[in-house]
Amino acid sequence: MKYEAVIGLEVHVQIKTRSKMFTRVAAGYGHDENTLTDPVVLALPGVLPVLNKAALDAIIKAGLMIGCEIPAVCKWDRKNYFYPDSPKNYQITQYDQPICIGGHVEIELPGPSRNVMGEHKKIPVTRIHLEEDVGKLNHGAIDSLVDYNRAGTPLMELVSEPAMHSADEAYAFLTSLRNTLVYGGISDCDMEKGQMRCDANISIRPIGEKKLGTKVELKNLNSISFVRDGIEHEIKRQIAVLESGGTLIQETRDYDGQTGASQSLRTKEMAHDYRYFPDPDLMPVKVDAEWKSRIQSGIPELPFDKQRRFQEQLSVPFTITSVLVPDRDLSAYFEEAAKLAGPGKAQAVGNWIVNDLLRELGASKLSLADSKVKPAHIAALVKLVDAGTVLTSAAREIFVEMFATGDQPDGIAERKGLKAAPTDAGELEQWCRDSIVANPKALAEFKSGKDSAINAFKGPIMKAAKGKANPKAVDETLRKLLATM
Ligand SMILES: Nc1ncnc2c1ncn2[C@@H]1O[C@H](COP(=O)(O)OP(=O)(O)OP(=O)(O)O)[C@@H](O)[C@H]1O
Ligand SMILES: [Mg+2]
Ligand SMILES: [Mg+2]
Repeated sequence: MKYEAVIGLEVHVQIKTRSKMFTRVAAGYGHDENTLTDPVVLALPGVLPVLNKAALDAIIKAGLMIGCEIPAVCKWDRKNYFYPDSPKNYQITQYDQPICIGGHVEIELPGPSRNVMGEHKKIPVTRIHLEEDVGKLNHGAIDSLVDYNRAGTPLMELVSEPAMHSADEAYAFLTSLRNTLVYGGISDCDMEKGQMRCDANISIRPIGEKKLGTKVELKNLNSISFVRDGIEHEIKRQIAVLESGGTLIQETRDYDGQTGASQSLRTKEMAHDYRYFPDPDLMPVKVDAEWKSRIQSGIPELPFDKQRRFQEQLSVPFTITSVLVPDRDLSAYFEEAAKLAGPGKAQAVGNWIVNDLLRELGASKLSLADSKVKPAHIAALVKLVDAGTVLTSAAREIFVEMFATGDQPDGIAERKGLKAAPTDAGELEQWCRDSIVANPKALAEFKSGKDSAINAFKGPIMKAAKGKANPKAVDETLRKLLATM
């Protein structure tokens, strides 16, 4: 039998705020254990939670970026469970009235090759709500120590519809969501630091079947690649169970990204009863039109919209946009350089950034902000090449020097003798004439309308000029002569 996989994701993302969700103590990563705590985080008797408005702003922003509806009122609930990572014995979350409903994440599937853009799809989102993160248990040989630094950090949970059908789609979903949230400044989404975490719900059903199959929830998928591997592994496991005549049970499984194996953590019968109820210490929150429009006005262009604009309006190919666009700062750098370079030069600018600038930054382990090469340098270099003042090969050398010194390209070209020699017009005309006469075939082709035949004359001219002739002057002189022949 042929099966179809059905996948829904639950994604937890830490919101980048200065303080925690319900108290003013700082939120942060990498501090000494239990230094980011206070009576509220530790749930000492008599404390009351106070909402962090910046966290609400961030979630509303995330929701508006992916087209969610923001209901007029959302409320807070207690999810009760007993575990040492939560000193209160409950987590404050949103149960039946979350802050965002609906929306979708646009995804891009892998193309037929790396140079070709793949299919785009919109994956529907069920909801986004806000809750507080829990502490962390550090397991030693004989005991476990608890660190409450993470406890109380604002955490968004985005739940997707069961609408993905392959591990690739889930991978694309997480990549796109991460790019979007980073663009919005909502989170850095660093999975290694636990800023983004994902549970994957997976079921299979015979192709054509409408009813959903029994779902298995995979936990502890701590990189986007592990999510993809884990889902692939789980789909195969489920098919094998059914093919061998077994039945699937609803359970939570733990996937080990290192070994590629999974094991059952708990089944449905053992599922927690969280006894949700409205938190009596927190009022529901009204989100009015003014609040929404204030957030709406600060929303950046989405990554895929930016990519389409670069491709369609600036004629920059996918191979370049796919490198630029995931990085908001790099995209802004590119746009500034393209603007300075003038119309029609965006592709050349993109090439310098994606090939030369990124190579030099990588080799020197510098960040874009540290680069001595600014957008104006790139634009100036593109103009020099375009005017024929320097040849492309010389421009590469200039770039490396520019990166090391931050000097302007024109000065470097001058200093290093890299400018195309100002050729004597009479001499150039003679070389052009010689080259045309030596290649009657190309001449005939050119005259019959094949414009590109002109290129056949250029090699010998450059050779005669020892590579230093101005390509623009060569082209112009050739055309002038050819017009008379
Ligand atoms: N049969 C199914 N096959 C695959 N995915 C499913 C199926 N049924 C539901 N899902 C997905 O499972 C997820 C359920 O997440 P949700 O947070 O609503 O509930 P939960 O996992 O029971 O709760 P908790 O937050 O406590 O883990 C959603 O992403 C949904 O799309
Ligand atoms: Mg959930
Ligand atoms: Mg779940």
